[in-house]
Amino acid sequence: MSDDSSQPLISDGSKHQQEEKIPLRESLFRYLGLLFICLITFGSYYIYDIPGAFGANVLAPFYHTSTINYGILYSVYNFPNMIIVFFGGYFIDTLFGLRKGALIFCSLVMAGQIIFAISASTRLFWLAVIGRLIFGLGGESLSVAQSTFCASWFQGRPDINLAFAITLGFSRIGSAVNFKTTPAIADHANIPTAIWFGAITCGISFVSCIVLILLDVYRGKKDKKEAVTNDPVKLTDITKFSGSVWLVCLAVVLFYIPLFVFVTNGTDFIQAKWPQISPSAANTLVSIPYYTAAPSPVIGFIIDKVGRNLSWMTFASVLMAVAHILLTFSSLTPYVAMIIMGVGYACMAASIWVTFPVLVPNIRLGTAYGLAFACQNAAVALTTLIVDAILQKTDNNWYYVEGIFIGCALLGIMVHVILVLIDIKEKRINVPSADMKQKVKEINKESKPILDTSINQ
Ligand SMILES: C[C@H](NC(=O)[C@@H](N)CCCCN)C(=O)O
Repeated sequence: MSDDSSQPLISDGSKHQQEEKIPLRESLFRYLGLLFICLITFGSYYIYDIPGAFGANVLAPFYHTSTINYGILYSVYNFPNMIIVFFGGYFIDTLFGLRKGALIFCSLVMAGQIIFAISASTRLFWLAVIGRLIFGLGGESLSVAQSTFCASWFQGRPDINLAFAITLGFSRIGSAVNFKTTPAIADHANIPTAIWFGAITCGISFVSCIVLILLDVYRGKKDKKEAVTNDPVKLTDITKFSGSVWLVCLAVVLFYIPLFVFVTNGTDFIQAKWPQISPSAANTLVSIPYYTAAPSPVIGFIIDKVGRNLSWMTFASVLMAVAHILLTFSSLTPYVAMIIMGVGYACMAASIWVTFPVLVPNIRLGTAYGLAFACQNAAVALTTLIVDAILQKTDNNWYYVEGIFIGCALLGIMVHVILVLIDIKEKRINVPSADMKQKVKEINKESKPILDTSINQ
């Protein structure tokens, strides 16, 4: 084995980037890859909120079912993903490899949406539930594959935060576009056509996935060093993850509860507190954080320059707490709080996901992202149930619910402070970008390579 091969997953091209200028051709190639990395989840982000774009009052009568059953279209996605997404990430690292895994998950997303569309054409609610379930089997794991692709294509480069932020901005454009196009298509044509249109977006993602795989094969040949390791990934490896990995997972949970659960349920809160705001304006208001995620690449670009991801994450948690405190205790227009929340989301999303490649070697990156997404899904699904129960029991007293959101945000700040204290010693994720990149190289050098290239293919 040559000395050279002892640099798993770190490409020659990226080895000396700190000292050398990256050739334009190389950057163009990475950004071409990034375009397809973005596109693979465009469909899944677009279709996720198709039921939400119609709302229970439209979709339930369409399927001749109750508004309570409507919620099943979301829970069959979220609940299985408390576990499935973890195995999705683990299988990426072990059984499937990144490329095959992405293709399988993309196929599940498309198949699920086609079944959902058939259910709309036949008005069979049980078929809609099956479609959403199959979508869920692939949807979250596809996001794990996307993060893993992004980490491996941009690792060691000075623009990794930007790359992650671009994928998020692009995906969230998918979510936002759905809220506009789905009702518009249904108005001009009908509900099944709007849902079939979702299947087309998944088709675009599927084709993009194939193109990405071809590009990744080319990149593999070019970089020559792909996940070559004699250090097999085991399920029990998660017990060896450092405390910081678990704390970052906790930070994910504590940030995304007051975000995702609020966005899904917040319309009623806005209307209860500001009755003068119309239902459609309230809908737009709560989805402001998703719109503000679109310019998150600008924040990613800045983080690339200054580094110190942990400080950005802490700042984002503070903004989340401020936003919910304003929503709850002030009569200031809710637009201010929602924009603050959106800026917080853009900062968090551009900084937190990039910390995993610094804390976990590449060969376990899928498992780590899977773990984080599984914790996030479990927390969001359980909190949604708790919120529903509290609202029912207290006759829609939103103060209790907001108490949960504020509590999560404040705990999130504490977790970040603990991470900062740990990092003063470890110097991994609250350091300038160049030092962070050096840490990524070091953590990957620790893996011992052999000539088995089956994993990650
Ligand atoms: C980047 C982050 N991703 C997630 O939270 C994933 N769980 C995928 C969510 C897909 C939408 N249902 C994000 O979107 O902020």
